[in-house]
Amino acid sequence: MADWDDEITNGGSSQGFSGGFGNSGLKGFGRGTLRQASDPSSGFGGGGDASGKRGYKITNGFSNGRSENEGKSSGLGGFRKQSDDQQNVGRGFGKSSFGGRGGGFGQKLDDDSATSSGGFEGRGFQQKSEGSNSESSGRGFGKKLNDSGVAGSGFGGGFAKRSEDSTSGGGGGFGGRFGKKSDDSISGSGGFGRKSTNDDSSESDRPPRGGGFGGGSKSGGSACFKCGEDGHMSRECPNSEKKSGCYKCGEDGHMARECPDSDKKGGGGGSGGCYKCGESGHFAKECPSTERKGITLDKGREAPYVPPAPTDDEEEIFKSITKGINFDNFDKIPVEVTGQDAPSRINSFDEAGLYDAFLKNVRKAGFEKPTPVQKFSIPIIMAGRDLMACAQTGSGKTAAFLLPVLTGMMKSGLSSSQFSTVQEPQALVVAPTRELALQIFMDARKFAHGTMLRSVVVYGGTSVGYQMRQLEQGTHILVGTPGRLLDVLGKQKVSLEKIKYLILDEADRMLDMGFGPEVRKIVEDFGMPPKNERQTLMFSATFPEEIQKLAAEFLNDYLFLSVGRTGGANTDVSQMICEVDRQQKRQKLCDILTDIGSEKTLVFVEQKRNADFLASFLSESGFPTTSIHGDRLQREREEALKDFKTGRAPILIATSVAARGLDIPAVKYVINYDLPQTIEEYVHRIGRTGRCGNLGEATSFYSHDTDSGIAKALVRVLADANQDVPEWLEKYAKDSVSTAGYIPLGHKFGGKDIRKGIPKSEVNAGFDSSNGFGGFGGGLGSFGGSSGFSANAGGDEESWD
Ligand SMILES: Nc1ncnc2c1ncn2[C@@H]1O[C@H](COP(=O)(O)OP(=O)(O)OP(=O)(O)O)[C@@H](O)[C@H]1O
Repeated sequence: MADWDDEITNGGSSQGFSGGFGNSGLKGFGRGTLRQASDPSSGFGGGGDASGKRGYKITNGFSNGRSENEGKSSGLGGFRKQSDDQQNVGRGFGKSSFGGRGGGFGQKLDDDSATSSGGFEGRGFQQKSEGSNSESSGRGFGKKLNDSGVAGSGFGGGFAKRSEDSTSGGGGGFGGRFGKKSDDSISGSGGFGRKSTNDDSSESDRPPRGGGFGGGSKSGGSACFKCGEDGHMSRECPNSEKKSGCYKCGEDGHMARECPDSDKKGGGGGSGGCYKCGESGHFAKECPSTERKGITLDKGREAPYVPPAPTDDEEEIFKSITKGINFDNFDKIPVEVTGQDAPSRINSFDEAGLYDAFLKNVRKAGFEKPTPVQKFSIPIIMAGRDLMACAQTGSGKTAAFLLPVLTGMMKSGLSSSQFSTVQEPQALVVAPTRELALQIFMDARKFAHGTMLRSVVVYGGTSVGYQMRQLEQGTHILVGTPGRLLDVLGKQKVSLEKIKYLILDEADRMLDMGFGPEVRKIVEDFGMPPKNERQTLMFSATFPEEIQKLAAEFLNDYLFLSVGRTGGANTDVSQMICEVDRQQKRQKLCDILTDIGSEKTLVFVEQKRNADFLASFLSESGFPTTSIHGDRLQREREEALKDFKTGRAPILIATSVAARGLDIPAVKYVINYDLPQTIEEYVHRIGRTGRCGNLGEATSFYSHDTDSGIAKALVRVLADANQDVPEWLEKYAKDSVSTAGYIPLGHKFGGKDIRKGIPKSEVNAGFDSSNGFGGFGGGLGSFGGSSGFSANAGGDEESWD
């Protein structure tokens, strides 16, 4: 079977050929069958006709047929289609060729060769190819023709292909605008991805291209664009109240003319742009960019992304956030360790017993003294104990597990695994998002700089081949996202049999319903030693009680470390909640951004499409903005993050993919344009600012109709972090039912380890209530109960890696 990505060429003119479900010219699903002209037949993918003959009937099956007539316009048979004796007939579920119009999903013909009218309103479920005398482009599932030979509307352009000649604009798209009509022959529609050309002599190695997943036309419309029904114009629409939002994407808050989705959903696909760089204005052969980039139209088939090689520049490697004015206040945060025989904390890196080279690298990174989570975790891990550690965002948890793990690996001796057929890493770090996995890998690389210890990262959205080659070059510590780790493990080039350290970063997220099954598979199905023969370490700023119960299954006689209140917000972030009507959010955001000026600001939204919408709206309004979410290509995600980090785009619109773990220097503000569904997510989001003793500000828009479920938990978090709690929010909280992770009053500080009767091994006496921690122990309750089982509900909500 031919590959879906292959270029399409039309068959010979003297032979009948047909589309099938897919294409013309060749065989296979997705292609038509080339048949002898005398072999009219049918079938799925089959079809054919009699060359040079008119007036015969084809009753094809699920396929195409073609009658040829004097070298021009012929039509196709189609899905139970009967052609008549005119030229220019023939429709198909599949395709047409030679200047005739495209097939249609049940198109009706008439006798006039120059005209046709819509049957089931349509032509070309897939494609139409063009001959020299053709006048229009590919059509779609529900396209209708009018009697002037131009294309009518379409539910979408053709499903599959884009045909091209000198003027035609290209294939259909799966989702062209309903009821829309193209008014000239050059307007293109989208295209699911293929392009057909009558000339196969050039660019035959092109990846699929064409319009977007949603085709559409420029203008016109045979049906009312408001309600989609025929028989009236939009201005007379009796159903106008049905749709208040954008008629292109259905979203509230903007008009169609401002719609950022218009390219995708409404039209103009097929203009294509250069397939190398994705920009319009030139063809690939003239492309000034030598680098071939991924094709965004079809994520399954973009050129595999090979991430840039990590820098070897020492200055770059050791660059990190400069500690802020509240760094020393970390020592005043109460710390508690529960569990049997906890080792004593360290007070300096010198007494930690770190491997020498790592100690030097710690200094190079500018770490003068350990943070509390480091003071306690390092000796616990060095003593070989399992650990569940909870400490506020931005307080140095990554180094808290990396430094002792790397030291343990060095001390027990590294085997040289370069070019071994099967790699046997000693440490495995699993993280929920690609960017976080990459960041942990960069940190491991930083601390191991100058040693033979090799870290490798694997994460989705990148070339598997590239990552396999990285693995082959030697892997002592493997960092990855669950999905890609499973892929790689499935290839049997990595064995987990030698794992000594299993680390789950953002462990509560790794064990919830979203990732739990995958993590369990990694731990249980690939030969990893059982929990009493490995060390298991879990870190997060939040640890809901339900998750602690699940986590216990993976842990062996573990210690529980809490720095500050489990699940509490970083007290270096000042939090403000504004009640904002949903319709006013955009204006409010603009006002805030105007006040902020050029400081780096991270704006969180709940939905991916809203991230794109806001990013383009803000960019057009003069705020340099980029976006990151799960529907962007990995290359785009990394570029967005880079642009944000460097300040090229000081505003980043993000979904939850950026909520956890990301350590971006100098983020001054976080704005929750939409509040999240769980309080844990809120705590992580606002923790992107105020890191490492720096101060930050978080503003959240609260709309009672959508956010009442988080009101109670929000009040608790604000109160615990000594923030002002607005009266209106308290009122709402009293009246609302919490769905966002809240346990009723009565849980005092120290009650966070869910195990009963476990000894308290150490309490940090340095706690000073004058420093903003006065809320602890005050009976405000704790956070832990949670709907943090936040397997995303689907739709446009973010689903992670
Ligand atoms: N001892 C230290 N001295 C100075 N800077 C440090 C120290 N430890 C960590 N940092 C810096 O603090 C920043 C935050 O660290 P890290 O990303 O590990 O926080 P985290 O607790 O894992 O946060 P999150 O909960 O958001 O994942 C990083 O830039 C890191 O380099």
